[in-house]
Amino acid sequence: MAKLQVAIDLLTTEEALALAAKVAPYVDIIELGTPLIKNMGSTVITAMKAAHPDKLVFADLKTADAGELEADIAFKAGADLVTVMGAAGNATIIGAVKAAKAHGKGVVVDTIGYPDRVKRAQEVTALGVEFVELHAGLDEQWTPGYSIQVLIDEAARAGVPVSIAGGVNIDNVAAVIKAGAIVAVAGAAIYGAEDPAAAAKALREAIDAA
Ligand SMILES: O=C(CO)[C@H](O)[C@H](O)COP(=O)(O)O
Repeated sequence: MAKLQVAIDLLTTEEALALAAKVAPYVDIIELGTPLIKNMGSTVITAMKAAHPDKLVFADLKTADAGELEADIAFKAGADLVTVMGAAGNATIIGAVKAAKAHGKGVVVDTIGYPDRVKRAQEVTALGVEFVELHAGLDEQWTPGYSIQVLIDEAARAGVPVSIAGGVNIDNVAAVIKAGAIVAVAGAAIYGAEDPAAAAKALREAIDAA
């Protein structure tokens, strides 16, 4: 069954915990966004895991160097999954995977900004990562002409475990899952909704029905 990941791109631990409490019944993975971790440090990871020990806590570190060291910090704080940039060298990804193995946790590679996301997804899967995030970041989403369809098409031909992030919402989540993504990542569609719990519930139901 495909998973739903809520991306919490809020700025304080208090706000993040409040949102997670509302949406937890409908999500499998709770992502702590990069700005949130930069603002609050690793304490937000510890607080989220303590509040939701039954969920996978995803620390969106977007590590670009010192993979083993940065991953180790997040795993020690309570993360289950951490991100490393696909644009980072293989040595950085291998280092993070080493830390993940030591903790019994996982690494996700974020392909944001990478020219050939599918090729990189295939390469890094061979390095032992959990799955690869086919991702159009917020700046790319705000570029005129952006469509999530490009990620959906990439997922369909990736041939390795992938998630999709970059504007997932109730209108496109079924296509995301039908393309083969094992995880649908939704940020603004949940935290920006008037009723985040209802938004997460609708996404959950659409994923289960896809
Ligand atoms: O990692 C991120 C930005 O770098 C976001 O969390 C990710 O893109 C999901 O958020 P949204 O659904 O709003 O695109």
